[in-house]
Amino acid sequence: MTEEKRVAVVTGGDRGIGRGITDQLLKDGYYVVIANRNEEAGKKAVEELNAQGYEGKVVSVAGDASKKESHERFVKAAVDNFGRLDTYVNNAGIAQIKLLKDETEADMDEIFHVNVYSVLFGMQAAAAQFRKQDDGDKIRKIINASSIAGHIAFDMLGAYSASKFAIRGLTQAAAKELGREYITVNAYCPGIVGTDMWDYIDEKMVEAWGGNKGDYLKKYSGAITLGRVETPADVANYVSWLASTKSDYMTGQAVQIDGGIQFI
Ligand SMILES: NC(=O)C1=CN([C@@H]2O[C@H](COP(=O)(O)OP(=O)(O)OC[C@H]3O[C@@H](n4cnc5c(N)ncnc54)[C@H](O)[C@@H]3O)[C@@H](O)[C@H]2O)C=CC1
Ligand SMILES: CC(=O)C(C)=O
Repeated sequence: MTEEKRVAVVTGGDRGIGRGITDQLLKDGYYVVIANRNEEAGKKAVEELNAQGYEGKVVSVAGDASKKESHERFVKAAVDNFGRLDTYVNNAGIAQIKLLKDETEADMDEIFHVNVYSVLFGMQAAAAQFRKQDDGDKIRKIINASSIAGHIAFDMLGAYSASKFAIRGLTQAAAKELGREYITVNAYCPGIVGTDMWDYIDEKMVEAWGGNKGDYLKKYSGAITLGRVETPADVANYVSWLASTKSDYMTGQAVQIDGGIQFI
């Protein structure tokens, strides 16, 4: 029996959680487009993956995910290289470490453009492609990055938390709008994941509150029931399920995959 070809776009798929998702989807048999604002990092990730035996199954495309036209190019890269699109992972995001009293209009514009508008534009571009494909009742998937901070806000991460609450709202509304078109929309909500993003958060918290490098990662990860910092692979294992047919009957959900930090 021939395996059906499945193609995914992963924004920010070159590093951190996105890279974990890229690696896992390739292992699952997906063809993957790494879509990222940093062209060199995208190319380097593809070279590494080619060396691991994935040549011809992974490409990169550069673009700023906060712009609508970038997502149209990300989708085009999937279709031009691999012929179709099955799964769109809106993973790219940034953090901002500031008290709300210090947030500027420019800060809010930046974080909402990168973390929220990007997800809306990604969903629009993916759904437009899904409509062009003759897929019958096959379920196509949109998967968005929220956070545990999208369920309960963190201080110093107020704007970031608001942006991740917004992802839950967009995910629910899109699930309702797209369900009858055989498109599911879900979100993943990681906890404290050891990536460049947490290095940045820790560094900025040290600047604001004092202490030494690593102190705040240690403090926040102290709340993890399973007793260790989350890895990109922990998140990717869940996204792998969301991207598989096993999750076909789930839509509109934003599940916390956090090692047991928040029990809501
Ligand atoms: N690290 C953590 O503890 C958690 C992370 N998350 C979310 O998971 C996602 C991935 O986070 P990490 O891997 O930790 O971050 P990271 O900083 O390691 O990687 C972020 C990726 O997004 C890309 N990116 C950022 N802005 C972009 C833009 N405008 N256009 C295109 N690409 C852009 C970066 O180049 C990079 O590839 C983010 O949405 C983040 O908010 C959620 C919960 C916890
Ligand atoms: C970065 C982030 O979402 C958390 C909760 O650490």
